[in-house]
Amino acid sequence: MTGAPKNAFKARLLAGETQWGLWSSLASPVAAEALSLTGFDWMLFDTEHSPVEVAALQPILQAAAVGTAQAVARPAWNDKVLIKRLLDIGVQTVLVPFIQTPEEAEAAVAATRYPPEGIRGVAGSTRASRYGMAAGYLQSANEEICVLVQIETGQALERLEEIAAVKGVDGVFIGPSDLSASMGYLGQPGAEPVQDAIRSAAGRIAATGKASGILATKAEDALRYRDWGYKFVAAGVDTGLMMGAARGLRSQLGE
Ligand SMILES: O=C(O)C(=O)C[C@H](O)[C@@H](O)CO
Repeated sequence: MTGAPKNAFKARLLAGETQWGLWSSLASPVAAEALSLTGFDWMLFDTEHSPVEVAALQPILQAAAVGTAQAVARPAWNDKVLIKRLLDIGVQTVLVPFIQTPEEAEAAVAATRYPPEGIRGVAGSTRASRYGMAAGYLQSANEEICVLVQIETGQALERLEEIAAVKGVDGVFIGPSDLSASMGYLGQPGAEPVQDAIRSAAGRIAATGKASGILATKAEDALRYRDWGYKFVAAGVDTGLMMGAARGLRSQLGE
């Protein structure tokens, strides 16, 4: 085994392919394993708004490795320690929340790179290096890392081009829930001004040469975002899918 594992999500992103994703908040190895088999290109494992810490994420990643979906993980914050710990358990693609400035994007990238490109701490035997079995991992790790930065406020949108231009940023992801809250439409990501901003962001991100991503909660929204140019679209959230199915079943049963 030589070098860092190839990051298929990053390769497809750089090739300009559209990739369908699934957002996972269930924090469960069983759910991760099962959902990874359903044909999605990527799955986002959330540690910002899910009750899961790094130790519990590793078995989730191991379970998800059986399927087609490439793992993406969101640290709870743009924090170099949290990012380092995700990378050590084998995450190669990070979605970093709440990036407001190019400087914050630079810090996120630096946290993912070994020196001299960045400040990632070096560990000998981790899941990332196949427990030391991947010869040359340290030398090749940086190039297989994919950094997605999340823009989720009006303030960040104003600086979108500067943030996207940061070296090492591979994709820019719009967070519709927080963006709508920041624009004065809390709980209304479908509000017209929010949708207008989301639509124009797709074109602005494309013009920078970086890939754009977004989260939808139903197929209709996911397809519209794809048509607007978004390249990595999470089409739903596992908790929402489960609750929707359970509530639908219960309502069919009547009183
Ligand atoms: O702003 C957003 O949208 C997000 O960041 C996603 C949210 O955290 C949430 O909807 C995930 O379940």
